[in-house]
Amino acid sequence: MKYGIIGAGAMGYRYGILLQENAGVQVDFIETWKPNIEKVREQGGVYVSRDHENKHLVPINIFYPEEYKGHPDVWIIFKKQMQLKEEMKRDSEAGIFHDDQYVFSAMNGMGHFEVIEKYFDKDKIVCGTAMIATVLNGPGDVDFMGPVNSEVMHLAPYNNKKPDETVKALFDDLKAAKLGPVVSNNWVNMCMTKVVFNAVVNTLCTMFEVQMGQFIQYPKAPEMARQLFNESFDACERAGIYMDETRDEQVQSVIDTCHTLKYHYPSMYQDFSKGRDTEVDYINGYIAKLGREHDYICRTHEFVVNQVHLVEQMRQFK
Ligand SMILES: NC(=O)C1=CN([C@@H]2O[C@H](COP(=O)(O)OP(=O)(O)OC[C@H]3O[C@@H](n4cnc5c(N)ncnc54)[C@H](OP(=O)(O)O)[C@@H]3O)[C@@H](O)[C@H]2O)C=CC1
Ligand SMILES: CC(C)(CO)C(=O)C(=O)O
Repeated sequence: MKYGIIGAGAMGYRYGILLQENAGVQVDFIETWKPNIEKVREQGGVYVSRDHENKHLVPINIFYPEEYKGHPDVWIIFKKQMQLKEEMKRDSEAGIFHDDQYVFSAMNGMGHFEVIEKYFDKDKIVCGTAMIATVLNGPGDVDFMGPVNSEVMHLAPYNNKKPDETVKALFDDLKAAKLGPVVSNNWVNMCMTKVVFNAVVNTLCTMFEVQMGQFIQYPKAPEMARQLFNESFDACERAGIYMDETRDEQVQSVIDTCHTLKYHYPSMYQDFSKGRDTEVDYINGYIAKLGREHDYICRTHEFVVNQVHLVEQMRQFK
């Protein structure tokens, strides 16, 4: 199949480049961030490294939405939550979306599928999560963190039906790309399993400006994780959401993943350290809102959301 990547950032590059190199499929990138697109055109592609090594130039096709004339079978969307509405509006006005197209996204947080469903048939939306660490060093320069074949991701149709032929073909291409796809049967449970993980790792590493491997060296890190997971699970269970992992498995997943991806600064820190807003409202904030809607107060998540906004605001005094 042919793919169009919306958002040539860290994860957009990761998916697009692995699809074009390992699965041998055609990939076009749609980007609205001018310095990135101009840099790629000037240097003739994107510089790709893995764990800071083997930096090499990979030629890619990259377009502003308004100049794009292609017709991919599947769009893959990787924007930050707060950028998505504007991106979809601009892409739609540029006329790049077509009724026959499928769309996949493995963005962190919750809220993006409500935006995406305004532009695509609900039966053609595929939800995803990615336990894949990637850093955008700057325009046209991406670093794939973690060893080859360490990539793991999940996908589930938005209609929770069995995968149709296109979803199966997408799965095959993701597998050939070595992105480690696993099919789930309930998109909300799958997405929340990742949201509650990010609500621990992304948020705490960002507040303390540390890599995942540094965070997990603190002996009480698993205890802090458990406190946040307990609130997340209590809120989710009241909302009828049952995660794909137990509380114990989630704590273990934090320990294991922090060791595997020890040099990674989570994507939330990458925004924070560059002076941008973070996705905390779509992660811890989403869990806290879900709790309130079901008569349960996630006191720690609510506090943590305020802490992250506090550190965001305090950057002006540094
Ligand atoms: N990175 C990761 O390891 C993972 C990320 N995700 C999720 O995937 C989605 C996409 O994230 P990700 O690919 O990390 O984000 P991006 O790398 O795409 O960054 C998003 C945007 O931030 C701005 N930007 C990025 N780098 C710079 C820079 N050096 N200087 C100035 N501006 C910059 C640009 O927009 P602008 O100029 O408009 O600000 C860019 O389009 C998110 O939902 C994220 O949570 C999920 C799993 C792992
Ligand atoms: C790589 C991972 C899983 C780390 O929490 C992530 O989702 C991120 O960096 O945003």
